[in-house]
Amino acid sequence: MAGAHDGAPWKNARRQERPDESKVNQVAFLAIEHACKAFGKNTIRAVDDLSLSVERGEFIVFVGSSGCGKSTTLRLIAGLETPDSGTIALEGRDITRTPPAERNIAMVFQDYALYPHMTVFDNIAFPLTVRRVPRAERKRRVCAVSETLGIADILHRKPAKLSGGQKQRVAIGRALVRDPAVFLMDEPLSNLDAKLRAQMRGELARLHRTMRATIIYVTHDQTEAMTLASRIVVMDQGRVQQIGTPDELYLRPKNLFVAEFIGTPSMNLLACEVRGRTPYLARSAIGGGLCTASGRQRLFDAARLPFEPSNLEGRRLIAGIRPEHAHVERRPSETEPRPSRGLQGVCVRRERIGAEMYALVDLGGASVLGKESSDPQKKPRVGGEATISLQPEELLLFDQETTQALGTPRP
Ligand SMILES: Nc1ncnc2c1ncn2[C@@H]1O[C@H](COP(=O)(O)OP(=O)(O)OP(=O)(O)O)[C@@H](O)[C@H]1O
Repeated sequence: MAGAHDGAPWKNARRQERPDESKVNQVAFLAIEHACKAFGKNTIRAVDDLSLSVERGEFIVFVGSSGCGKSTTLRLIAGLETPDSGTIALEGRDITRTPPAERNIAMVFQDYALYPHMTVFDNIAFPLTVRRVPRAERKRRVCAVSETLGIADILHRKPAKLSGGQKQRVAIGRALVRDPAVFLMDEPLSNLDAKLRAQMRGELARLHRTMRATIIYVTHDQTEAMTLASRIVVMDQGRVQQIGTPDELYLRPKNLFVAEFIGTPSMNLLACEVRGRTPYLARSAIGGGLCTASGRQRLFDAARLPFEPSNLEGRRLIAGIRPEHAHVERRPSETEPRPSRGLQGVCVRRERIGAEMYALVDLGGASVLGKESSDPQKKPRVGGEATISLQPEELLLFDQETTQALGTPRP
């Protein structure tokens, strides 16, 4: 069964316009302005006009599909790559062309990059050794960092004798010991198993809180992004799609890419068309409403839409519905007439996601994943008819052509 957004026509829709992050704060702690980077003769930019202001103590998380430019952005900040155009400033100082060693920025890599022939102590102390920090001071700082990270008892070991989680802590310790202005972390937890990952996630959150560190972090893991970030940057094809708090991205995605990318399970997306005799979907619109692609079912009366009336007549839209906002019940009796409210379909699958049961309902041409009723009498049956009820204020609308979110939800 195809999902609501499988093979969706809007996938090929015109790329969204550039989000307005161009007005970056000149006095921001870290300010990236209009950074562009292409590799070799490639005309497609790995990073395309990226602007971002980071305040001291923020935890910024970059997410986006593979190859969208997350690591390149981190490498530009670290100085491992130089932008083709644009600038990077740290604490008001232009560092666009400053060598990495002179930036006061530490990077933690996915593969830890530990020196195998050195002990844990020497690995952590390495940045101090190359800076010729006196021996006693080195020892003091390595001991303090290893206490914080809970690895004080393994300082004599070599990396080959460490678990994945321990190696990760050593890599973080090596970054911490420098006391840098900014920490860059490129998927630092991706080589750990699920349990250790959750534990290290908690530790990173604690470190960030206690040290008030400024962290810029890349991950594929939504839970990491949603739980750690003060703000998330969503990228696609080198371009920033939206920058916002986890709540802002979840509740008010600016475009279809963000709507689909953020949230697990992902948002249901249904193609709609506006029908009505008047050009405005207002309270007085007769027969106005949003219809699913099959054209048979009405999502809402125009009057119940959570948006200010706008000129929607004839526009092709996408309705976005979070699975937890679609409430699925079995039809009480298949001999009774169908209820007039809600979407009608056939339950094709049931699945447990965490503590809740969800049902996939086929609407004929599209399908919606929704949360099952908690009433055992109302649980849908696979193969049986089901009703999906929605609250209009939880509906998001997007223009199918531009992929941009529509309207401003009413307060
Ligand atoms: N040194 C390089 N030479 C040539 N192309 C590169 C180089 N580094 C990155 N690229 C290309 O730039 C684009 C962005 O790569 P980048 O590693 O920044 O993406 P990413 O979002 O971090 O991906 P992933 O999530 O898979 O790590 C990709 O198309 C990649 O192939």
